[in-house]
Amino acid sequence: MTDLWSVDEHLDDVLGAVRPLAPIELPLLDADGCVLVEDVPVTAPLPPFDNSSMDGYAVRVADVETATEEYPAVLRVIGDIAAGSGRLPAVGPGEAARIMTGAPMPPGAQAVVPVEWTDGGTGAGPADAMTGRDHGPEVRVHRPAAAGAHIRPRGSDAAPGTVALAAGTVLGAPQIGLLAAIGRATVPVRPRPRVVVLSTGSELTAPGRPLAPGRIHDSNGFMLTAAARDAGAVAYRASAVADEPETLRATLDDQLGRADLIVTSGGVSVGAYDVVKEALDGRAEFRRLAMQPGKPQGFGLIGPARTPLFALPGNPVSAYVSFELFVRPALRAMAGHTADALHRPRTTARLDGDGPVTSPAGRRQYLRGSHDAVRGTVRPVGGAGSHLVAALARADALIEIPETVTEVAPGAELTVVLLR
Ligand SMILES: Nc1nc2c(c(=O)[nH]1)N[C@H]1C(S)=C(S)[C@@H](COP(=O)(O)OP(=O)(O)OC[C@H]3O[C@@H](n4cnc5c(N)ncnc54)[C@H](O)[C@@H]3O)O[C@H]1N2
Ligand code: MOO
Repeated sequence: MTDLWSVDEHLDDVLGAVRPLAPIELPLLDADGCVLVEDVPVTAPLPPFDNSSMDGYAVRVADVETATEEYPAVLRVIGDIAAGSGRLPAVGPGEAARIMTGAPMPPGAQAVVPVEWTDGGTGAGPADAMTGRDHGPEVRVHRPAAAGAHIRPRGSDAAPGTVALAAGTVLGAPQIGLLAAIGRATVPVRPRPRVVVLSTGSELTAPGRPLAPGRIHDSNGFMLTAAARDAGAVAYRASAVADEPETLRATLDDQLGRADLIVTSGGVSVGAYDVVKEALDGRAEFRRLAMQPGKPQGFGLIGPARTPLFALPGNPVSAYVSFELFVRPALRAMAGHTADALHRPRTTARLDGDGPVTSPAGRRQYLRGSHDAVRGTVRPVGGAGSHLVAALARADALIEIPETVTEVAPGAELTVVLLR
């Protein structure tokens, strides 16, 4: 019996072998979820001009200094300034300009009084909205306004010469909004890795097709493609390949050109038809890990571009757990995420359940679990069998049982990998 590799050794080897993808300039929406590779400077002030934060009237402070509802300041309305206005009337003493939220401040004005602090030009009591386009000739202002009141100064959000977003930032909706606001149409980022997922096994039939005797549906292909997308990749599922090394070799060579990373499942154990092992003999290394599920693993850098290839075990739970522990961090490293952001979050939780759980000596076990964040507990879902896809679908966590532990009693603290 050959020595087993530890989970950590395998992960170190995998992460030591993959490299971040070369950066490319992408349009903003294509860069969503990607990691920025350069600082993005602010080149023009944001907002670009002083503008109003309220619908109301642009006024001179001295004109409204003593204004009350009983003794309003009566100002001559000289015009209307909508957001986007290019021509601005100058506001002189005793004058006001109607102004809308986001509209540029006109010369001469020092503050904005919201329409609710005026009669809105109606001559009646306090207004609750601006009237239509036909404004009255004058407005009664009921309250004073300090200089700068309800004005958003030019450059107050982002000033030229500062950094809008630093290299290493992961772009999400607010960051993309900022980039658009400062006028950037494209940004240099690491692209999403392109992943091809390939199932192997002569027993596999695509979902939607009836099953002939002895056959099963290809669930790994769909599950792993979804997992790769969840990890931030652009992933495609190739049609399942039968247990013929030549066909698999040809399919892999064909897919290499369109993939930054390849994931296969099945055919890595000790069976007579372990096709991946046979097809990749000498091109990938096959190991047995001190882990359950996920004992047999293959990994290599193949083809002219030395494309990372993960040959995962065929049992569905083994394939999924292996993906989460090894492929997901590799994909995130390729996408430029930092070491602290490669893995699923982990926490500790107390084991909940009717009795103890057992684990084989010398193997790190990952049981499927249901995590209760409020109570700080985790409960096993289904058994340890690596074919149990229904239980996997009900789980939201992996319960990690260390290599040295063979039995865990309810109430014991364990590490939990959070899957959602
Ligand atoms: N004599 C031994 N037998 C096995 C060992 C061992 O050490 N000695 N290891 C077991 C472990 S652990 C695992 S894990 C599996 C790994 O086997 P393979 O990677 O070679 O996978 P297959 O034999 O092709 O399939 C295993 C199992 O999974 C089902 N499968 C495969 N692909 C898919 C798919 N795309 N969708 C759904 N289900 C799939 C397949 O039908 C088998 O039931 O080997 C153990 N055996
Ligand atoms: O290690 Mo296998 O991956 O348990 O089922």
